[in-house]
Parts: sequence; C-alpha cells; structure tokens
Amino acid sequence: MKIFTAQQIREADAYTISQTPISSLDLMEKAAIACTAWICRHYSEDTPVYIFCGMGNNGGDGLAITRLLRNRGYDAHAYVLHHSSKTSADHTANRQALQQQYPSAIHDIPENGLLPRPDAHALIIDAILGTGLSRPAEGWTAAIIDQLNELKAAHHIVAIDIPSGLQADASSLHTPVIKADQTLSFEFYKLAFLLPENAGYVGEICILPIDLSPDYIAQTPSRFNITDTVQIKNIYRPRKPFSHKGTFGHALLIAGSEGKIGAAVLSAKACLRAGVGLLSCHIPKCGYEIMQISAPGAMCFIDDQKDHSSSFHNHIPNAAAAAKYKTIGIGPGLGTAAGTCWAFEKLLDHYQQPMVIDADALNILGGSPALLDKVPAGSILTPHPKEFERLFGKTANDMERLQVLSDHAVKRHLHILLKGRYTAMAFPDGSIWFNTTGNPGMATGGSGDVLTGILTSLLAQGYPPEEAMLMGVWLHGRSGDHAAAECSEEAMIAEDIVEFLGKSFLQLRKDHSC
Ligand SMILES: NC(=O)C1=CN([C@@H]2O[C@H](COP(=O)(O)OP(=O)(O)OC[C@H]3O[C@@H](n4cnc5c(N)ncnc54)[C@H](O)[C@@H]3O)[C@@H](O)[C@H]2O)[C@@H](O)CC1
Ligand SMILES: Nc1ncnc2c1ncn2[C@@H]1O[C@H](COP(=O)(O)OP(=O)(O)O)[C@@H](O)[C@H]1O
Ligand SMILES: [K+]
Repeated sequence: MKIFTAQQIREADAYTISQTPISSLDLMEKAAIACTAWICRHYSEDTPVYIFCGMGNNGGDGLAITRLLRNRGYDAHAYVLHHSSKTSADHTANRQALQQQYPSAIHDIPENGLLPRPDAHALIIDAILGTGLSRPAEGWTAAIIDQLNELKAAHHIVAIDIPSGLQADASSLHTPVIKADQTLSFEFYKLAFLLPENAGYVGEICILPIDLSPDYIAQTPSRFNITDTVQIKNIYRPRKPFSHKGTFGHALLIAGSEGKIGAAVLSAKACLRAGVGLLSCHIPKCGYEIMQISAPGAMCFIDDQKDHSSSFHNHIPNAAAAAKYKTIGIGPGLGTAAGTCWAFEKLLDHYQQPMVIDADALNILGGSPALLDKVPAGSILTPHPKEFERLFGKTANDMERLQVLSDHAVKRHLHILLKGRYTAMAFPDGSIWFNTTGNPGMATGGSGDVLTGILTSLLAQGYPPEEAMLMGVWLHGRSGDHAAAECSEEAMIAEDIVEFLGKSFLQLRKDHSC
C-alpha cells in the first residue's frame, strides 16, 4: 500500500473529481458515511456526541457526520470553531445541509470563545484540522487542542482523518496535537502515523476506503509504502518437488558468547525453521553442547576461545572460499571482545556477498566507521533504535531519523531495517517500506535474534536481499501475531515466534488444488 504525502492526497482528490463522475462534495459525503458507520458500530445510540469542527474540509466532514449521526438517532452536536476567517465551499455546503435539517445541532464558537463542557460518557470527535494544516497550531487553536486533551481522561476522542495539529509529512514533536484514541483516516496511512514519536496522538488507526481514483493511485510513485500479504505471497517461492537440501543454500551463523548462547540458539532455530538447506554455526567452546542439544539440525564449528569467538574468519580465508556459504548471519549474542572485532574485520576482507548483520556485530560497526565501509553491498542490517543511534548518531526527531536511515541505505547500497512497531525497511533506491505485522508481545528478549535467523535463512535460499527483508520481517511479525493469539502477548516468548513460523508460511501458499 502506498503512503501518499498531504500534497499527493490533494492531487488524488482533484484527479478523482476531474476524471470520474464523483464531485468533491460526494467525496466528503463518502468519507462522512464511512466515519458515521464506524462510530455507530463502536458507540451506542445513547452516547452524546460532541463534534468539534474547523473551518476547512476537515470541519466539513465533521458537519456531515453530525447530520448523518442525527439521521441515525444520535444526540450529535457540531461546535464550529472560528479559528480562521476563510472557509471551504464543501464546509459551507455541509453547514447549510445541517442547518436545514437540524438547525439546533450547530453551535458557533467565535475566536477565543469557550468550549462546552461535555456530558459524562460523551464521545468527542476531532474534525478541527486535517491534512490542510499549513503550520503548527498556535494561539487559540493550540489552546483548544490542549483543552480537548485535558478531557481525554474521561472521554474517548476519535480523530477524523488525522489528529488535529499533526503534520502528515513532518515532525510534530513539541507542537500541540490532539491525543486521539482512534484515528479514522481516508484511503491511506499517513507517514506520521507510523512514527513512534506520534504513538500518543494517533491511537488505533482505521483506514476507511472512499473510492479515490485507482488510476491515480497506480500511476503515482510513492517513496514510502506499507507491505501487505498479497505482495508477500508474490515474493514467496513454493518448493519444487525434486529440490534437495543443496537447493536451499548453506548458511553460516556466527553468534553467541558466554551468557548469551541462547541468542545463537534462537537464531539457529529460526534459520532452520525458515527453510535453510544447511546451517553451520560458529560458536565459542562454552556453547557447543547447548547448541547441539537445542538445534540438532545445525552443524557446529567450535572456536578456540571458551567464552567468545575470535577465529570465525578462518572459514573464509580467501574470496574463493566465500562461495561455500550462500550467506552469513552475524551478531546475536556475539559480544564485542577485541578478538571478535578483529575476526569480524578479517571476515569482511574476504566475504563480499550480502550478509545479515545484527546486534553486537552492529555495535562493532558503530565503533568503527572504516569497518562499516567494508560491509558487502546488498547486505541487510537490522538495528533496533539504540543500535541505530550507535551506528549513525543521534537525530532530533523520528522524521530526521528516517532520512538518515534512507541516506545510509542509498550511500552504502545496503538494506537497513529499523526495528519497532512498524519496522522501517530502507532500500538502496531511497524508498522505505513499513511492516505492519507484529505486536507488543514481541517486545521480549530474543525476538530480534529470531529475525536474524529468518533473514539469514531466506538469503541462503536465494531470495534477493530486498525480497528477503520484506518477507522475513513480515513472517517474523505474523508469527508473533499467531503466538499472541495462541498464548497472549504477555506469555509469548521468542521461541514461540519460531514455533509459529510454519503457520505463517502456510498463509503464503496459493491454493493449487485440482
Ligand atoms: N481525499 C481525502 O482524503 C478527503 C479529505 N477530506 C477532508 O479534507 C481535509 C483536508 O481539508 P482542507 O484542505 O480544507 O484542510 P483542513 O480541514 O485541514 O483546514 C484547512 C484550514 O485550516 C487553516 N489552517 C491550517 N493550518 C492551521 C493552523 N495551524 N491553525 C489554524 N488554522 C489553520 C487553513 O488556513 C484552512 O482554512 C482532510 O483532512 C479530510 O478531513 C474529505 O472531506 C474528503 C476526501
Ligand atoms: N510493539 C511491537 N510491535 C511489533 N513488533 C515489535 C514490538 N516490539 C518489538 N517488536 C519486534 O520485536 C523485535 C525485537 O528485536 P530486538 O529489540 O532486537 O530484540 P532482542 O535484542 O531481544 O533480540 C523486532 O523485530 C521488533 O520489530
Ligand atoms: K482532525
């Protein structure tokens, strides 16, 4: 799914109006019908509804929703906030329609006027500012936002299209923004919804279709996108009947140190479960029995050192030897001992195929920019926000962090995924894809190690890095969702994500039954 900018959304609107029989007022009515249906599904008829409307089209939506809720028997009132002397034609048309049918439902609030005190249990609808926001809210508009946010403890707030004050394509950090419980947005996610810094404003997101032109959507490029199941199904390659373990690649996993052999085990299990043909794990002596017992499908190389690894570079003594391993996954629980850093540098001297770099391997790169330059083009880096900061430095806000993420992916020809609720995957062409599978149950030690195993496995099987990244992150999140459904977000642990990988793969199969 594409994520359009506010400007592109306006263009989609204009294109739809000019190229189809739908007028701009029809579009507003469709949007209002969709919102009203959602409100009626979630709040009973005896809920008083206070709809705060701005002077633009977002306010127009609010006026139309008031009329439609009244038609359904709700005690709905529109409070029109005169924060601007300008108004839009569709706002005016919907005001007239409401005035005609339900004149007592309109309440004008002049600039600096007082807001009503909502009844107990009233629902508050925020239709003050939409994607037409041209600057951060200030003055009276900011004061209204603050006052409505104070009501949040006692009332639900539903934002129409976007919480008022939130900028769709820029950071809104330290500016006044409505803190919605739910956001009902039209047709597309806005980029701002996917940033952790806006989690407190957006609440739950519901995307409502309003039939914007499919031609405009198809032909308009977007730098930001969201992965979906259909796309992942198209990436997925079913196995051919005569394939053998050589078909699915040999991966080398370099992971674990004393006290963190579990990270290596989780990664190895995930790598095997995600379908690798052969897996060799390089681990320090202290991990040998643990690994062999926990993941008997994996072969083991034992390091000379007891508690950390420092000789794994010997598997790739020259460029020719690199061909033995389709890919290498390195990092989970590896530690940053001097010998490990040294061996990592030697490994990078000879291994030039795309690899997966995670956790301590990222921390080692963070301490050595020269080493970062040696990472093979096409590799997948999997930092969480702290590792990202160690690698690429602090940023002022999430929007700036996305830019830094993208800049490094382009400059270094890497695939870099920044982990989180909506993992952001940056490609060497400058585009960024967001993943929506997954849940807070995955915020548990070891889930990242599982992801490294999955990605390493997919690369070994011959998926190109861009496809491995999109599919691996989707599979990881989907397996976490299955695990949460089965045993709760609280009780699920990283192993459960591995256990449910099978169920996620089954979802990708197309039905070919005769
Ligand atoms: N394709 C879509 O997504 C559709 C969008 N519609 C609605 O239209 C909205 C966009 O409408 P508009 O472009 O009229 O924009 P807004 O409704 O956001 O309002 C713009 C008005 O607010 C003023 N304004 C901007 N920033 C301000 C600030 N910081 N403080 C005070 N006033 C400020 C502007 O001067 C202008 O008068 C969407 O968010 C959505 O609610 C729907 O009506 C129909 C379809
Ligand atoms: N709230 C959440 N919603 C969705 N996914 C999440 C959430 N919290 C964590 N995750 C996922 O879990 C994984 C955690 O990785 P990481 O922090 O590296 O864990 P660890 O270092 O313990 O292995 C990431 O892939 C992240 O996207
Ligand atoms: K709004």
